[in-house]
Amino acid sequence: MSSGAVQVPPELASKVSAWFENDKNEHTRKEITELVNSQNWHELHLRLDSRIAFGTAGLRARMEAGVSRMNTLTVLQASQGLAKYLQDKFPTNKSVVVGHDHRFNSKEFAQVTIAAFLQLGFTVYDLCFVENDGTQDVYVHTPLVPFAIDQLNASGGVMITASHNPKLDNGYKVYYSNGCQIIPPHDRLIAQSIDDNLKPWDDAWNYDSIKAGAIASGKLIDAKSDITQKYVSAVAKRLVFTELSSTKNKPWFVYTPMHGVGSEIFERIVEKVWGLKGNVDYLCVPQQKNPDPEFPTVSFPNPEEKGALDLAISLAEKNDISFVLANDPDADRFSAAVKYENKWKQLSGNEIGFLFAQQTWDSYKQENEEFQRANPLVLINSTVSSQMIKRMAEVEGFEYRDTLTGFKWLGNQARSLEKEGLYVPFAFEEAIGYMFSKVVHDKDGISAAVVFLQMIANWKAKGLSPIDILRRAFARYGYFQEYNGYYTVPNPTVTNVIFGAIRDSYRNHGQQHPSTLGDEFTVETFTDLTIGYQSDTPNNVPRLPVDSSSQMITAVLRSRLHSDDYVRFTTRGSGTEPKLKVYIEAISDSEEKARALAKRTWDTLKECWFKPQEMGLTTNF
Ligand SMILES: O=P(O)(O)O[C@H]1O[C@H](CO)[C@@H](O)[C@H]1O
Ligand SMILES: [Mg+2]
Repeated sequence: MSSGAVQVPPELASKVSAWFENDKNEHTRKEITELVNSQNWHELHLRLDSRIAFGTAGLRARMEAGVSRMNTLTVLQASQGLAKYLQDKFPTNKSVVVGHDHRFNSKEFAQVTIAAFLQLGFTVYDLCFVENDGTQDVYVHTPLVPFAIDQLNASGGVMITASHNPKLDNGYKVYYSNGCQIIPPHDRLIAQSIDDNLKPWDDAWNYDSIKAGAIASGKLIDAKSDITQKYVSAVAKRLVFTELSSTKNKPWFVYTPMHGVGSEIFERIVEKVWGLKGNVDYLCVPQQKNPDPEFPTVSFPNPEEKGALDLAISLAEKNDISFVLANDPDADRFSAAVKYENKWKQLSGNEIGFLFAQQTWDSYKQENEEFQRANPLVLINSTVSSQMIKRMAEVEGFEYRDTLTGFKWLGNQARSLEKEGLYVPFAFEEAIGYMFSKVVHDKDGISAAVVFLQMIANWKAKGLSPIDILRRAFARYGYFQEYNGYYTVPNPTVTNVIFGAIRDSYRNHGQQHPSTLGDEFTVETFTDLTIGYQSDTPNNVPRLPVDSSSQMITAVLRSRLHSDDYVRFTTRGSGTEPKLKVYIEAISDSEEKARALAKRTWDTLKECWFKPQEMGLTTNF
């Protein structure tokens, strides 16, 4: 093909012309035109060779032109495929929920999504409906989508958000009729349906005219106010167990929504439930309070990143406050920092998860015997999260299960355990995600904040801090210490090369897995969920689902220095960012020893497996 005077290489030509045939967005058309004109074939290959795929949290990528990126065309195509799929699955209940956050293009992406569903005759519950586009901004926090699906008995839902990713990214989270994110085989089948529906339907780009008709026929429904009210009542009714008395003009915690959508719903809930008021009972970080897609005060809008809570902590410090609560920008995750013995400590996702688990167990114990018999307790977390709740379950006598990374797995696991008659009130993952299934079967940063505030109040009444609770738990369940970190990879191929080299290092010696690691460790168990091998199961069949398209190895190591000490670690390629993640948890008979052991494991893996310099990896850990 030729575009003006430029001759496009044959292997790219049909991809470029398909783009121009389908895309009607002038910005993204221009981007591809410019890449063609500047003969940037390398970039065009990156943009056009492979279609954006469902990862840990749905579709997520940088917003730019190309089938591998987030743009109006790929969102439209994903929506057409999804709409067809849901129509096939639920022919008599064609209804979906759509919401979006405050990121660049989120509203436009929601509009093409809605247009696709309306064209197939779906009823669309729009959580961000606006009367006159452009004059008003309406956003929702991510958990409102699964909540609305449950309330409305919808067949699915879409949330446009890239959560805590950099500002130029966006994403497309897909929920199924059970209010959980999609897992196999749905992701694969939806991907197939997308491929079968790439050509934009006739009215794909005509949102405004479709909208008018759909409002008139009752197919497009403004749902935010009704659903939000129900959400607030559900949280108040199902998750509130403690009175929080209003403090007399003395704020006692700081809250930040990290430039995202959290403050509107957070303020409303704490006011409705306890009468707490901003600037009176708590402070909200003023620079981060309003939704802002530029995320101006943080380099990464992720409460997990170092420094993300600095503004909140300094506000707390100035006002003699010792608790900071934070949501990520779409308010589905939750973080907390506490001042203890005059030092600020941000709790890790695992520590917060353990504290919630402890709270869950304490409340469960207060239920009568009849309730407990009818509702056997199970707590779940992702397999890369702390195993301390597994130990807790063994000691206290309840059930524990683990899943793969991400709430798509945790939510669905909870649903299926509930079907078996088990009681799964809480689940977590180390990436500061917490689910309270009485409200939604997905993580929810607002529910988490509501529960945590009550825990703080109860601890304070007893003169305790969360650190004291954790220390008591270590004494009872063992000293679990993590060293979680990641390497930034230049591109995902490098992750595959590294894992290939790791496998070669023992397979070339005829072993199915390594027997030692560095000088210190012997390998006790070894699981490779990419190739489907587990050393300690019948026929070496892994317990968790195998996925050959994502890299993941887990092992348990015993230290030769102290035979009671052991470490469990997982390393995997991220499904949302160009990262190779390493999750390490060491168990010893003191906090210090466990911490040191976890760090030695990081160093050993770095030297024996990851070789960052050789592989072009960078890390701040
Ligand atoms: O580790 P990746 O695949 O990037 O997924 C991350 O994204 C999810 C949070 O949005 C968490 O599950 C976290 O682990
Ligand atoms: Mg999020």
